[in-house]
Amino acid sequence: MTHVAAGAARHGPGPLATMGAVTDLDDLVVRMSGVTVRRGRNELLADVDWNVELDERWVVLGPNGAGKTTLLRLAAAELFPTSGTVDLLDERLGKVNIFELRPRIGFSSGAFAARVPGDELVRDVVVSAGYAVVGRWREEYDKIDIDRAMELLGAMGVEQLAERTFGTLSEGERKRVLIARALMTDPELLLLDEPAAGLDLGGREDLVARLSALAADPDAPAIVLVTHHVEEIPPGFTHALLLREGRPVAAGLVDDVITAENLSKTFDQDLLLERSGYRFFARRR
Ligand SMILES: Nc1ncnc2c1ncn2[C@@H]1O[C@H](COP(=O)(O)OP(=O)(O)OP(=O)(O)O)[C@@H](O)[C@H]1O
Repeated sequence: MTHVAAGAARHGPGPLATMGAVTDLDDLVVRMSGVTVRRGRNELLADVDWNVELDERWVVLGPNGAGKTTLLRLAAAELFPTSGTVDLLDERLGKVNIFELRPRIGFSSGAFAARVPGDELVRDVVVSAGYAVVGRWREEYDKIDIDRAMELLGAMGVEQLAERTFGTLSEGERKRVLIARALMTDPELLLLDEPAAGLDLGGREDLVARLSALAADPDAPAIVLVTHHVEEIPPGFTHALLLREGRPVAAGLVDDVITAENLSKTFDQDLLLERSGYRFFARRR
């Protein structure tokens, strides 16, 4: 195992855990080797090698169309690579029953949010993850599951919304409810696709703080967070992968990877990077 201290100390220098450095194969939650995803003549991902260990919290950054969602959908067992291999939780994609694998992975995405019926009770949106469904199919859930759903809604600061319908929530409230749902099955891997998209400044800051607290929890699963913005990197996230046109620009510890030079390459802009405490801010030079 790569030993990285919990919480804010995760940003400090530590052993490299990916891309050619020391890894303990037993602790690998995601292992991608030579992964290419092709659609027609388009290479959505090209020859990607990427490992995630169980105590790591990754942020994946890149411009629109860089392949971030494609990468996350592979990690969620929603897509298969055109070539290369993807191992998730010790199972090889293509050789495992994905319906057994998926409950072990929590995935929150805008695409999923769009599928939740607007008249579904918030509590049911969360609790139904344990039954791998969405849409009210079962009026009676077990008390232990409802208690857990309420606890997770509480951890995301939205327990007071439990009896509201999903369709009446604001964007920020929906995002938090869907993160609670993604955690409902006690997953070994948590995938968050742009959880701060569409949030106002207060909503974003609140979410960043909650994700930072989750990152510091030693019982939390491995986390992969996709974002466009360095401002949204929660303190405590340990690793970063920068993607551009389907290819990694850099991957490794946050402090090594989040640099003005790497970001300028990734976003094809001359960028200035500032740091305040454990937060990052970027703008054009
Ligand atoms: N089925 C498809 N056929 C052809 N091209 C596709 C297909 N699906 C996705 N693409 C293209 O693949 C590229 C990568 O898409 P992806 O959604 O992974 O990018 P992204 O980094 O998540 O982008 P964004 O930040 O805009 O959400 C995009 O250029 C997209 O248009």
